[in-house]
Amino acid sequence: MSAGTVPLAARIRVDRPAFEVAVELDVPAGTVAAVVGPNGAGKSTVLQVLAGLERPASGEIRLGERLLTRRSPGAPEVHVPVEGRRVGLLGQRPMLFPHLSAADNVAFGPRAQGVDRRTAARDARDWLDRLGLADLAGRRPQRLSGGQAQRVALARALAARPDLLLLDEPLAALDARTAPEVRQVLRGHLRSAGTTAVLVTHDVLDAAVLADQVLVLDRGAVVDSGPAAEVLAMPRSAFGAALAGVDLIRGTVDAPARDGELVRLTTTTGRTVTGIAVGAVAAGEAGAVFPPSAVAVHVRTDEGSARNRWPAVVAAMESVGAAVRLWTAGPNAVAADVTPAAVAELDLAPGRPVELSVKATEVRVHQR
Ligand SMILES: Nc1ncnc2c1ncn2[C@@H]1O[C@H](COP(=O)(O)OP(=O)(O)OP(=O)(O)O)[C@@H](O)[C@H]1O
Repeated sequence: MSAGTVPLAARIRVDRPAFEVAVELDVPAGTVAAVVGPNGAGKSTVLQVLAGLERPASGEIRLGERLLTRRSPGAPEVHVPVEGRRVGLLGQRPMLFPHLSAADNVAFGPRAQGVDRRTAARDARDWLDRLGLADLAGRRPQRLSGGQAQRVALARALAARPDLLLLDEPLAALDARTAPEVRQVLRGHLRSAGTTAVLVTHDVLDAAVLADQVLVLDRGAVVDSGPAAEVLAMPRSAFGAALAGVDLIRGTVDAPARDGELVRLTTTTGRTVTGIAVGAVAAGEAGAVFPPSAVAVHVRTDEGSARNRWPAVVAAMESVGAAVRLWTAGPNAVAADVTPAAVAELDLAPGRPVELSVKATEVRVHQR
C-alpha cells in the first residue's frame, strides 16, 4: 500500500423512479470493492454519486480524512465538485483526446492540476512504462488498438493520482483476447500501487480476479456482500449464484448442525434439501449451494422421496462448451449440466417433466 492510500466510507440514498438506491460501502485503503447486479439495479448510480456527478437524496461520503459529500438533516450540506474530489474514472470506452499523443493524454490531468510541463511529461512516460506502453508514447489514439487505448486511459486516470479509482465496466468493450491482458495490467497495478477502487462489472472473472469484496445490488438494495471468495463460493442471492455459476436453494433449517455434519433445509414450497454444513448452522434461514454439474436428470418416476430428488419441468436449455445446461421452471429453479447424449436419450426439451437428484455430499449448506 502506498503512503497516500486512503479508505472510502460511503452511505448514500438516491431516489430513482421505481425504487430507492441505498448503499453502504466501506472500502479499506488500497482494496477493491466490486459492485455487481442485474441491469438497472443502481450500480452506475452509485458510481455517479461517488464521482460527484450527482447529489444523493441523503448520505455522506468520506475519502480518508476528506468529507466529499454530506446531506443530512441538521448538518450543513457538503458537495465537493467533481474536479476537487481526487476521484478518477475509467469507463468502458477510453475517451482519449484524439488530437493528443498517448503521452500528452496521460500528462493532461497533472498539467490541469498545475504540474509543470516537464514533470508532467516525465510522469506520463513513467505511467506508460509501468503499463507496458512505453513504445506507444508518441502515438495518437486512432493508431492504438482497443486494448492499448484502454491501457492509456488507465494510465491517464492513474497519473492524476486519484485517492479513489472508479471503474465502470472497464473491460466490457474489449474483445475476448484483449480483455484478459488489460485485466492483468489492472490487477498488477491495483495490487502493487494499492489504489482504493470501486469496480462495476457484469463479468464474474473481474470480480474474482480484481476484487477483495463484492456487493450484490438488486433494485437499489444490497442483497449480499462480503469477501469476494465467500460471496462467489456461498452466494446468498439468486443473482450472486447465477454470477458464480452455482445453484442456490434457500430455506429454513430446523435442527442445527455442526461443521461437516449433514443438515436439512426446507423451502417455502415444502421441498427438502440435505447437504453438508459449512461452519456451524443454527436453526433458521440458510442456503444450499451446489454446482449444476452435480445435478442428475432422470425420467420422472414419481417413486416416493429419496433424499434430494425432486420433480421439475425443463424451462430452457443452452449449450455450454461440450455440455448442455438446462434450467428448470418455477420457484427454486435450478441449472443442471447434462451431456448431449442425455438430452437425446431423455428427450429433453422445454416443457418436459423430469426428476432431478443431487447427492447430499455435493451440497453445501451455509448461513453466511
Ligand atoms: N439520472 C437518472 N434519473 C432518473 N432515473 C435514472 C437515472 N439514471 C438511471 N436511472 C434509473 O435508475 C435505475 C438504476 O439505474 P443504473 O443505471 O444505476 O443501473 P445499473 O445497475 O448501472 O444498470 P446497467 O447494468 O444496465 O448499467 C434504473 O431504473 C434507471 O432507469
